Amino acid sequence: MISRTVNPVVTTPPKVILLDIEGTTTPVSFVHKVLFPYARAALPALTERRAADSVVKEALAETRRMAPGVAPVEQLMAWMDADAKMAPLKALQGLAWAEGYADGTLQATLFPDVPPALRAWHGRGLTLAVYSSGSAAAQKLIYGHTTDGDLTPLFSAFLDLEMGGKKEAASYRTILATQGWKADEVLFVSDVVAELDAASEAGLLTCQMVRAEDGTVAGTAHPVAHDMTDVAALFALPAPAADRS
Ligand SMILES: CSCCC(=O)C(=O)COP(=O)(O)O
Ligand SMILES: [Mg+2]
Repeated sequence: MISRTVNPVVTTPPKVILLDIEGTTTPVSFVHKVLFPYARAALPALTERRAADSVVKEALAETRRMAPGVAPVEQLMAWMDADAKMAPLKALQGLAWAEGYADGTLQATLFPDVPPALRAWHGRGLTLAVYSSGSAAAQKLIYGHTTDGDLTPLFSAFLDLEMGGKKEAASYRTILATQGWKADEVLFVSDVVAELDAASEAGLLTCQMVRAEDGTVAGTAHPVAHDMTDVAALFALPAPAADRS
């Protein structure tokens, strides 16, 4: 284990920890090498087999509206190639992953420091929430099927692109308004600087997660953490190890 000294940036801890998923709580490789290829392989057959499903119908209709004149499945594949965070794609990926988790093909890998931190912070009365481009349904699947068991009861909210894009300050204002949170009591943790810039513009506290495994490049505008123990030290939160039983 690497020993580091991390200097606090606040003395009053935030009341809400809002967490990105990819690159923050799960390795980028899990999303890009496991989840995305699974969805890519499953989507053509799934959209035919479940054509009467309301989520499929709505997602295909929205895809047609967004890309008129292109076959929807072709458009979905193009969005996947570009890693475009488009709501209809995210809804369909969520359906595909639900099948994979249900039959045991998929299990979610979190960074090992994440479950103890979530448990410690939840146990000390902090509000935990997710904000990811993945659909809320897909977020619940990830946290419901981790190698550490079902962690969904630790979270109060699963927020997705219905709040708006993660690089827009307005999305964070919408989150504050819908959840009834005060901006300066919320800490947003993400690996993507543009997301943190937007959250900071809306008044949230921010922390960049820089994971060595993901090759994340540290920016200069936000406090940097390498794991959840660093986040705890920076923001005066309970140390994960102290609450481990
Ligand atoms: C929640 S499911 C997998 C994540 C995903 O689909 C994605 O696009 C990653 O988005 P994030 O906002 O968590 O970086
Ligand atoms: Mg991320």
